[in-house]
Amino acid sequence: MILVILLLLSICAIIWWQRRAWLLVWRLNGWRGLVQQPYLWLLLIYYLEPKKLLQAVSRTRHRFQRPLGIVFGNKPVIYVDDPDTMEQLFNAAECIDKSFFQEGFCLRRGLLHARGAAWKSRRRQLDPAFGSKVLLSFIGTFNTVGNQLVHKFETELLGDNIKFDTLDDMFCRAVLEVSCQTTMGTETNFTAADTQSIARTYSELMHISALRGTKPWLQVEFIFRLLDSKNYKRTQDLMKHLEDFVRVIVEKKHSEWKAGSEHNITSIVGDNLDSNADGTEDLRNVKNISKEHIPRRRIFIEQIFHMVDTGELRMEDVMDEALSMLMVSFETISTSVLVTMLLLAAHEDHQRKLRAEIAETFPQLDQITNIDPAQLLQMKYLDSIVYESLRLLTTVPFNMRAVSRDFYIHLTAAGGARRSVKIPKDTALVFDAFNMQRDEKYWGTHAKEFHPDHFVAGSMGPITRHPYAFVPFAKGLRYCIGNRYSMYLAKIFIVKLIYHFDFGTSTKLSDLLFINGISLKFDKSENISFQIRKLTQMDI
Ligand code: HEM
Repeated sequence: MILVILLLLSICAIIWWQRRAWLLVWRLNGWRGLVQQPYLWLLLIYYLEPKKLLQAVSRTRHRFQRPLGIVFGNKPVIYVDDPDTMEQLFNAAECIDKSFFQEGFCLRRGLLHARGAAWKSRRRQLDPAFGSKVLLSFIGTFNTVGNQLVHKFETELLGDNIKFDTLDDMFCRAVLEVSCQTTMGTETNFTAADTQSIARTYSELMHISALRGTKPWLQVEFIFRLLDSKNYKRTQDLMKHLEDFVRVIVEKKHSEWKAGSEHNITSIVGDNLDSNADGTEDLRNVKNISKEHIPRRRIFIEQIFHMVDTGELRMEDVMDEALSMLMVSFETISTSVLVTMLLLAAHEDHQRKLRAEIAETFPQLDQITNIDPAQLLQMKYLDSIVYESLRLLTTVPFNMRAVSRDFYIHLTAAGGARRSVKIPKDTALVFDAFNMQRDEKYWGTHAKEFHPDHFVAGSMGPITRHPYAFVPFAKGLRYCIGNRYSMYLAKIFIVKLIYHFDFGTSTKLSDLLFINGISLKFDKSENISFQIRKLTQMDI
C-alpha cells in the first residue's frame, strides 16, 4: 500500500514538474494530444537518431493533429509543419532565439547562436556584408573556382560509375575554397587536394553535431564527455585544428589591413536588403549597380575589421564569425548543388531543357567561363530547377527556435474557426520544412515529384501558394543571411557543369533514404552513382 501511495505521489510530482508542457498540449491538441503522449515518447525513444528520425517523422506525422505539442522532460515542444503557423512563429519577436536542441552544435558562438539583443546588434553589424555590391564583387571568385571544378571533372570525374560520395567530397571542397577566399581572402587549393584536412574536419564536426542534435542528453557537456568520450575528445581536437587554421589567417589579414589604405574605411558598402529569403533574386538591384560601382573584392573579415578598431567587436568575435561562416556555407551550398545534379541526372528531360536555356543565354564559351550575374538572374528555368530542388530535397530539413516570452498564436480549426493559444516562455519550436515542402496539401498532386513547374507562373497567372510553404532559408526575422550568396554560387556551379557535361544516374527519387544531418544526407549513398560524359559543341 505504501509503495502504491509513493508511486502515485511520484507521478503527481512529475506531472506537476511538467505542468506547463501538459497545459500547452491540452491547449493545442486537447484530450487526444494528452492521451497520445506515451505513444509519442515511445516513437522518440526508438527513432531518436539521425538515420531514423527524418524518415520516422515523415511516416508518422499524419497520425497527430498539428501543430503538435510534445511533453519533453519538463519542456514544452511544438512541432510545426504548416505554413500558417510558420509565418506567425518566424515573424514573432519572441521566437528568434535558438533552442536547447542546438546546444550540441560544435560552434556555439557568433551570429549563428547569438540570443536576444546580442543577436539583433550582431545581425545589424553583419547584414551589410551580404549586400548586392559585396556579392557582385565575389562573382569573379565564384567563376574561377567553378572553372577549376569543371577542370577537375574533365580530368578525373568522367565515366559510368562516379560515386555520389566522390562528388559530395568534390563539391564540399570547391565550396570551402570559395568560402575561404570570400571570408578570409585565402586561396587554399582545396579543389585540388584537402592537404590540411580542413574540409574533412568540418564534415566530421557537422556529423558529430547532428548526432548530438538528435540526442538531447548529449548536449549537456559533462554527459557528452561521460557517455561518448571518444566523440567528445574528437570534437575538442577538431575544433582546435580549425581555430588554429582560422586564427593564423585572421591575424595575418588584420596586420595587412592595418598597414594598408583600407584601414581608414569605417563603414561597409551595403544596400537595402529585404527579407528575400525564398531565394527570389533582386534583379533590379543588381542591374542598377553598374560594373564601375562594384568595389574590389571586399572579403568578409576585412569588412568587419574596422569594428575591432572602434571596440564594437573583439578579434575573438571576428574569428568566431569567420569560423561559423565557413562552417554553415560549405555543407549547405555543396548539398544544394549535389542534390540538384542528382535530380537533373535522374530527369534527363529537365536537364536538356536547362542546357537549352544556358546555350541561349550564353551563346559563347567565354560567357560560360565568365558568367555575368545580370544574365544569370534572368534565367527563369534555372530558377525553377534550383528552387524545386530546394523544395523537394531541402538542404536544412529541420530548424529550431526557443520562445523567450509568453505570447499567443492563432490557429484555424478544420471548420474555419479561429482560436488563440498561449505559448509559454522556454517552449522549443521544431520547424519541419522538409515535410511541409513535400506535402500535397500545399503543393498538389506532384508534391513528391521533381516538378520545376511548381515555380513557373502559368497562363492562369502568378503562383498562388502560401508564401511560407517554401522556406529553405527560413523566413521572417532570422532568415539565412547567406541566401543570396548561396544562390549565386550554386547557380554558377550548376550552369558550368550542365553546359560542359551530361549527367545520368540509375537512382530514382523513390530509392532515396533520407538522413537528418545538419544538412540533408542520404542513407546507403554508396549505392548512388552517376554516369558523367563530356559534351562536345555539337551536343550543345
Ligand atoms: C543553400 C545554402 C543554405 C541554406 C539552405 C541555408 C539555410 C539556412 C537556414 C534554414 C537558416 C535559419 C536557421 C534558423 O532559423 O535558426 C540559416 C541561417 C543562417 N545561415 Fe544559412 N543557409 C545556406 C547558406 C548559407 C551561407 C552561404 C552562409 C554564409 C556565408 C549562411 C549563413 C547563415 C547564418 C550566419 C545564419 C544565421 C542567421 C542568424 O541567426 O541571423 N548560410 N541558413
